[in-house]
Amino acid sequence: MEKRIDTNAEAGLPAAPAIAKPADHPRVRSGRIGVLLMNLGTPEGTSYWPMRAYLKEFLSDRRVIEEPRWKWWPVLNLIILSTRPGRKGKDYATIWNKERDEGPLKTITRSQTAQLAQRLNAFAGERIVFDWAMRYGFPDVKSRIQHLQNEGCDRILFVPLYPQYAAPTTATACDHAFRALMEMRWQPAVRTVPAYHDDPAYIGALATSMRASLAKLDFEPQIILCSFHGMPKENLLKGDPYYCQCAKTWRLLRDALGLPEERFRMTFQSRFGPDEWLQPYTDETVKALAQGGAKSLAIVAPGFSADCLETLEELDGENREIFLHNGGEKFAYLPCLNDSAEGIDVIEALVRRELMGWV
Ligand SMILES: C=CC1=C(C)c2cc3[nH]c(cc4nc(cc5[nH]c(cc1n2)c(C)c5CCC(=O)O)C(CCC(=O)O)=C4C)c(C)c3C=C
Ligand SMILES: [Fe+2]
Ligand SMILES: [Fe+2]
Repeated sequence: MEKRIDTNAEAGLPAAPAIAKPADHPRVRSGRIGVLLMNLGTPEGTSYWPMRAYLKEFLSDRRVIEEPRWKWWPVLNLIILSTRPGRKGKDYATIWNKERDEGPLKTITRSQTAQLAQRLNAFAGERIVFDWAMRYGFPDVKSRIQHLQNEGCDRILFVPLYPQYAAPTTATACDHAFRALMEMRWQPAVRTVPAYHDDPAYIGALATSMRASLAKLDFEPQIILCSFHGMPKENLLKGDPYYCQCAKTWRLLRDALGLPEERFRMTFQSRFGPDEWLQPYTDETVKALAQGGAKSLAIVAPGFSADCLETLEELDGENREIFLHNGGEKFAYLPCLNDSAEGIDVIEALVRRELMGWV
């Protein structure tokens, strides 16, 4: 057998100089995994300036508004940002969590994170660090990624809480996280959780939650609308899979609940601007149903992982009023999965699956 040479001396080479770490070398922690839940974001307050800052950041995002800058800049800065902050601030005030002085999206995302951490602590203990961030506003993605790295996370799982993929939501959340990584000397390894629009855990949780909400009503709705946040039709034509994923969620949920198409209908809400958005529109459908003689209606919004302005104010507020003012008699809004046990079951299933190989 050949003799192994282990040292420079044995090889007849001069000793290598000792490499000393400088005394001020930053302390580096590693070996942990970060799980970062991400949602859209919400203003810091309901008055003009915080509303304006939030809307400006949101509506300046090229993933949200794809118009060329030279065309969009004057519309946004001279028209939209002079009137919308005041109007939308009043809407936010109707759903504001006054105890914590924040929008419900923040309260719910914080609670989802805490409950997820509690469930998974037994599985991975101190090894996983859980945190949450918002794409627009605070807590911002960059500072939470930095926090996770300071905590010793050299791997991070990004969890955009959008069941259906859309460039204006999922992609911009990931873009933003990647932009933060671009500035880091020592980047963590990263993974992103894919859309879960047809995940059996998600469909099952929605069906269970809807059955429980319906059982609490003192009436059986003639029709249930399955309302998703809208998007310009142009985005669909350019290849965004959002519409098709919404339609699949709707079909799977309809099958899980055993409802016929006439009783469980898909619609799209929150139209913005003059262009055509995905149809049929929720508000027009609600009005037509009431005027056509429907007396009872329920609305559910499976595309939102947490209740927010678009569900609490727009669906439960505006659309309730539209229905009741046009001849409808009974209206119910069925809540999102939020931080319910079923809601956390979904997030836990996604996170456990996507952490495979890391834990
Ligand atoms: C103007 C273009 C917009 C697109 C495209 C869009 C897509 C989109 N949005 C969500 C989820 C949410 N949107 C929310 C609020 C909201 N959305 C837009 C505009 C677009 N959204 C605006 C301007 C606002 C702010 C309120 C307003 O001024 O109308 C929210 C609620 C946030 C909260 O604080 O409660 C959510 C959630 C999805 C899923 C989506 C998909 C295509
Ligand atoms: Fe939106
Ligand atoms: Fe809206």
